[in-house]
Parts: sequence; C-alpha cells; structure tokens
Amino acid sequence: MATIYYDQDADLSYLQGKTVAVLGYGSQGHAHAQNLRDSGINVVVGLPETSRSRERAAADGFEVLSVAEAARRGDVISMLMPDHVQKGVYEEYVAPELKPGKVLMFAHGFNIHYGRIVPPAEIDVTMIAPKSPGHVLRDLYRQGIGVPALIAVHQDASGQAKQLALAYAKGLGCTKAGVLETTFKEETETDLFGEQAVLCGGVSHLIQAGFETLVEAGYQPELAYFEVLNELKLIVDLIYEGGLKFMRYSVSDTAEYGDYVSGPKIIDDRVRETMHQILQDIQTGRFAQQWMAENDAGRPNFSRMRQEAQQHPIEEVGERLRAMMPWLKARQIPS
Ligand SMILES: NC(=O)C1=CN([C@@H]2O[C@H](COP(=O)(O)OP(=O)(O)OC[C@H]3O[C@@H](n4cnc5c(N)ncnc54)[C@H](OP(=O)(O)O)[C@@H]3O)[C@@H](O)[C@H]2O)C=CC1
Ligand SMILES: CC[C@](O)(C(C)=O)C(=O)O
Repeated sequence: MATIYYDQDADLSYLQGKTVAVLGYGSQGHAHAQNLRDSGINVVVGLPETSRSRERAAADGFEVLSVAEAARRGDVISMLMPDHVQKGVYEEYVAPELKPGKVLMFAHGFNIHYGRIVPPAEIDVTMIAPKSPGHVLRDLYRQGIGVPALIAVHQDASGQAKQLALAYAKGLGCTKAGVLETTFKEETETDLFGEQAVLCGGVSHLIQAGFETLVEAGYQPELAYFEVLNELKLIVDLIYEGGLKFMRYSVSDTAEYGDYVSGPKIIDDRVRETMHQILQDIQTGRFAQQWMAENDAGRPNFSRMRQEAQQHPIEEVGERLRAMMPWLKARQIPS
C-alpha cells in the first residue's frame, strides 16, 4: 500500500519564519508562489533580468529579484523554470548560494534523476510534484480544493526534509487531496510516461484522429469538435468523480457496449507494445538525451511540431465554438 499524507500529517509551522524562493513564474511557479503566500508563507520570486514574467509577478504583488539574489534569500529554493534550463541556472546562480540548512526543491525529478544536477551533500533535496497543471493547482486552491501531489526526499541533511516538504505541500493545498510518497526515479519515469502515452500525447492524438476520421468522412467539423473534444471533458469529469464505473453507468447501454467491443480494437496489442517501448526509452534515459539534444540544437523539431499542431483545423473550429460559450474562461497563450 502506498503511503499517502493528508492535512493532519503536515505542519505548516516548518515553513514559518522561512523564505521560499520561487525561481520561475510560469505554470507551476505562479501557482506555487500564490498558493504558498495565501497559506501565510513568505515568498520571493527569482527571474532573469530580461524575463517576460517579471511584470506579471510584480503585478501579482511579489518581490521580484534576480535568480542569484532570490537563491541567496531563500531558505527553500524551488526550481520552477523549464526542465531543460534548470542545469544551467543551477550551476550559474543557485549552487554558489547553497549552504547547510538550505533546501533545494523540485516539482519534477528530471534533473536529479538523470544526474544533470548533483547538489552538495549538506543540503536537503526534496520534491513536491503536483499531479496537475499549474493553472489548475491555483484555481482549485482558490476554490478550497486541492490536487494530489507526489513527495520524494533525495537528500535529508537536516533530518527534517520530509516534514518541511510536507509543509510545502500543505501550503500548496495538496495535502487536501493526498500526497503520495515516492522516489525521484519513480516520479520522473511515471510522469514522463503518463504525459507521453496518455495525458498529452495519447489523448491529443486520439482526439485529432477521431476529428479527422469524422471530417474526412464528410461530417461537419463543428459536430466533430462537439463529439470528440467538448464531450470528452464531460465524460472525463464523470470518470474523475466516480471512476470508469460511474461513467459507464451514466452513458447509454449502447455506448457502454460500444466501449467494450471497440475500445480494445483502438488500444490493441500493437499500441500496448508501443507503450512499453515509450516506457523503456524513458527508463534508459534515451528520451531525456534526445530532448536535451533537441534543446541544445535550438529546438528545430519542437518548434516545427508546435506550429503544425497549432494549425490543426480542430483549433480553428474550437476557437469559434468556445467563443460562443461565455462561461469558459479565456485560456489564452501569452504572446
Ligand atoms: N507545467 C506543469 O503544470 C507542471 C510542471 N512541472 C514541473 O515544474 C517545473 C516548471 O515547469 P513549468 O511550470 O511548466 O515551466 P514554465 O515553462 O511554465 O516556466 C516558465 C517560467 O520560467 C521562467 N524562466 C525561463 N528561463 C528561466 C531561467 N533561466 N531562470 C529562471 N526562470 C526562467 C520563465 O520566464 P519567461 O517568462 O521570461 O520565459 C517563466 O516564468 C518543471 O520542472 C516541470 O517539469 C511539474 C508538474 C506539472
Ligand atoms: C501532464 C503534464 C505534466 O506532467 C503535468 C501537468 O503534470 C507536466 O509536466 O506538465
């Protein structure tokens, strides 16, 4: 059985009188900074002088420092910039500020697990990895609801690393939903697998393939959007609230029968074999190597694929249809 911590297992006082330096103010950074502050914790934000996020963090009321100054001020230093820049930021600005008593925190184990960052033994190294996009972490905190997270301790120099990380998780609101104990290795490998095979890669390509199949067969694109994308959210809400069992109870028997007979044809042995292959590439470090090489080369493939994906017809149809649903918050990609 997994060890899972809840509100009663975490004590915010471990963070009292301490400063958390949130380095990066993107998806996770803005949510950590704001949730921790709303939980009564002292937060400063560290960003490069040229960062586009500086204005937003300052407008949100944070003291915005250089990365080095924030790392100097922080008792807890939270590495919330993109994974591919963390090694460089760590070596140039963070490592020189590490002293016994400091805590280096991560929201994902990539750089520690793959040996890209090797912190000195005399500091604590921990992780609270919310199992949620940062914008949802913030939204649900504001609603008094939490998202689950994973906790891992890589180094416990102080003897208090886990308690302090649990306090951080409580400050984020995650102990409301459950904080599961793991290792950097398990978090990194399962997170990469989940986002590639299911949550991002699997789902987005399933949606696009379903949309393309209907449109190529002559059906209206708007109808295809409602069918395979909009309704997916409503179906996933049922799964989230009551499991697959409740979704199958709520849909028609016709849909449930179709689920059982056609689902295995979509997710067939070849797809399962591909999933194993994807997992292997993660476990061996092949994917990590490939992704870092792509960054070192200036992201030629990533940029091309991002542009192609943004031009998929489902995006244009979706934008028009969502504009007619005023209750949807406008989630715009910052320019
Ligand atoms: N996205 C998510 O929801 C999740 C992310 N994680 C993990 O959280 C960490 C942060 O990811 P995420 O929030 O997606 O990151 P983002 O891409 O959203 O973070 C971008 C932020 O980092 C800043 N930044 C860029 N370069 C630097 C730098 N050199 N030094 C300091 N700040 C910099 C950006 O500034 P500017 O505006 O100038 O570009 C921006 O504020 C990663 O380890 C990720 O794996 C874990 C769980 C979920
Ligand atoms: C599913 C993507 C994710 O792993 C996440 C939001 O948890 C990420 O790294 O962004």
